[in-house]
Amino acid sequence: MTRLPTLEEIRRAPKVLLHDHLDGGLRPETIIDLARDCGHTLPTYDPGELAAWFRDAADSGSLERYLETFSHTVGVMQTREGLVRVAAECAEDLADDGVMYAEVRYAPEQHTSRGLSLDQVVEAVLEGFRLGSAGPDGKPRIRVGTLLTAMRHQARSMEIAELAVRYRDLGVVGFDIAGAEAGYPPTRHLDAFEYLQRENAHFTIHAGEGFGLPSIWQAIQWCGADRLGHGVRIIDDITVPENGEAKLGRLAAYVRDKRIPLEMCPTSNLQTGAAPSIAEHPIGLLRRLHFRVTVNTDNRLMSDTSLSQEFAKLVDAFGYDWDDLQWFTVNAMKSAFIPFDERLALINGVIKPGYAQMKWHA
Ligand SMILES: O=c1[nH]cnc2c1ncn2[C@H]1C[C@H](O)[C@@H](CO)O1
Ligand SMILES: [Zn+2]
Repeated sequence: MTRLPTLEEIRRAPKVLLHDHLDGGLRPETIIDLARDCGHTLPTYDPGELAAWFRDAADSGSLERYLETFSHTVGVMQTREGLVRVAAECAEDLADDGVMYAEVRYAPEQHTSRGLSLDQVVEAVLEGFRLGSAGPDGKPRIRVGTLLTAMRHQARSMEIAELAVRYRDLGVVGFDIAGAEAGYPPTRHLDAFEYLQRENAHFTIHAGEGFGLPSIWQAIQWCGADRLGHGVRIIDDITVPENGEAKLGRLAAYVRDKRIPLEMCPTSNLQTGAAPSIAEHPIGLLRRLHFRVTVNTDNRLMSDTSLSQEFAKLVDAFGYDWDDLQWFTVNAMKSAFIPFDERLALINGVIKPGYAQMKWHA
């Protein structure tokens, strides 16, 4: 039997990350530094204890309670210097984990409480990604695209959609909505999605995480989402008889037939109660049924994780080998919001040779 990939090996393999929140991935030391600078009060000022506090507080079984922890990260991301630093460290941390392409998202409207304009927020984050992506020789170690998120309980989605279009040639590659899902259907923001479609712009929608099929259906059939953030609850439209073939309802069949990418975030789903365990996570069935599944981190700080660790947990639970990990990675690259020729060049020039090397050494 061939040996399964180890965490160390997975770290060295080229990876693609489509769903990672900037305000969910800060280094604990940075939160403490920035909190001291701006007078924000934290639950503790010890980096180890703070890391544990985020993990435990986010481990609540409810999306709403999970989201409360962001007050401490968003709270210290209100100045240009703070945003540049957080974005630069994010790019460094992802590159250190072997991520070669990432789309990192955040909500600009949450970073204006100390007087920054939306444009200033976007420019600071772009500058941070530029600085953090460069290796010691000045050549980029990672490519980072930005997704601008609008908060679904607020009413600023049109403004944020316009901001995404304004910065589309400067590093912003798409748009998203996030926040509590129950009670805030994506159709609340239909005007923003219709505007983005008229502008030929890309967007993903958090759907099917804290709420079920109606949210996924609206995101795709009313709003025209290119991808689904999480989408785990699509499982509610699939029945698997004891000894028979899985049967897909019309929505699940549509998602699979149209190759709609699912941005799955296993550990985050355990924390918010969207899945009971990694072994029982719908990703196992969805991968078997050839949905376009991708693997993501969501919030590295709150979930105490990295993309390599998410892969390692899946290897452990489902016995995935290098072919499976390459399949997830190619799926993610195919689903990225950058131009087709650039995606293809990365698949053929980086991902396939990278995994061939990993398999050779296995
Ligand atoms: O998994 C999530 N579901 C819904 N909203 C989320 C999730 N993770 C983070 N967010 C929210 C909290 C952040 O402040 C916001 C922008 O990144 O997005
Ligand atoms: Zn998310």
